[in-house]
Amino acid sequence: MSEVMLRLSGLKKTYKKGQTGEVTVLDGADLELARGEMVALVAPSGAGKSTLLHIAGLLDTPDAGTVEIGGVDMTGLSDRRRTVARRQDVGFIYQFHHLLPEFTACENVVLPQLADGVPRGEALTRACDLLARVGVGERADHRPSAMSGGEQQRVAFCRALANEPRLLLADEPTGNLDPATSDQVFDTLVELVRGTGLSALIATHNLELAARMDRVVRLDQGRVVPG
Ligand SMILES: Nc1ncnc2c1ncn2[C@@H]1O[C@H](COP(=O)(O)OP(=O)(O)OP(=O)(O)O)[C@@H](O)[C@H]1O
Repeated sequence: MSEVMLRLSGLKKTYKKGQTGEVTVLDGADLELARGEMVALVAPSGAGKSTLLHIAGLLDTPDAGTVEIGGVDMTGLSDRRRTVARRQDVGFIYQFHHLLPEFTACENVVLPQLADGVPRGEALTRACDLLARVGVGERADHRPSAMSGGEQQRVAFCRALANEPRLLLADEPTGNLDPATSDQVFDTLVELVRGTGLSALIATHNLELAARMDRVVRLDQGRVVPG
């Protein structure tokens, strides 16, 4: 049997709405991702994709249920250990790049590695290699504001992969780009993930892009169901 890289079991999450109301977004959500598997998460706006990704990426905690990454239950970890696990095991990509504006593309990819204790020379080599792989090697010394939206997002992919995570989570990773650029940048993401053997869960509204994944799942009334 293939190794399970991410296992979400019985996740529940309810938010308060206003003074008295509440909205249940996840209601017993289960999902398993095998090593190297790429899965698309498709659901209408407001169905809870971001909530599921944030919980899987240890950015938020569920009201009930567990998150296992690489066979380790992350649910009961202290804040400090969760932060370390998040930095080492999970790469997260948002719809908007969220690069640090005052740093160059290269520095944006180097910084998370330094935070993880990687020596500067090694971090630089890895950053250059990643940037070249996604086709922005020539732009390494530019700040994000001097790059196109597609280039910025490619740099964000490199930053997410900088610490060699085991799991990649992406929330509408090309949702901010025009359709032609979105296609190209999505191709780059797929190549990058396939080349590293990562497991990836990618939320997208785009059914054509979703069809390129190994599997599609949907969120339906707080549960994960086949797409
Ligand atoms: N911190 C919060 N407090 C209260 N309600 C929240 C909070 N975060 C999300 N919600 C609500 O939970 C529901 C699911 O939100 P979520 O962002 O997970 O959906 P989504 O599927 O990612 O939507 P989109 O595609 O528009 O980003 C929405 O109704 C949202 O208003």
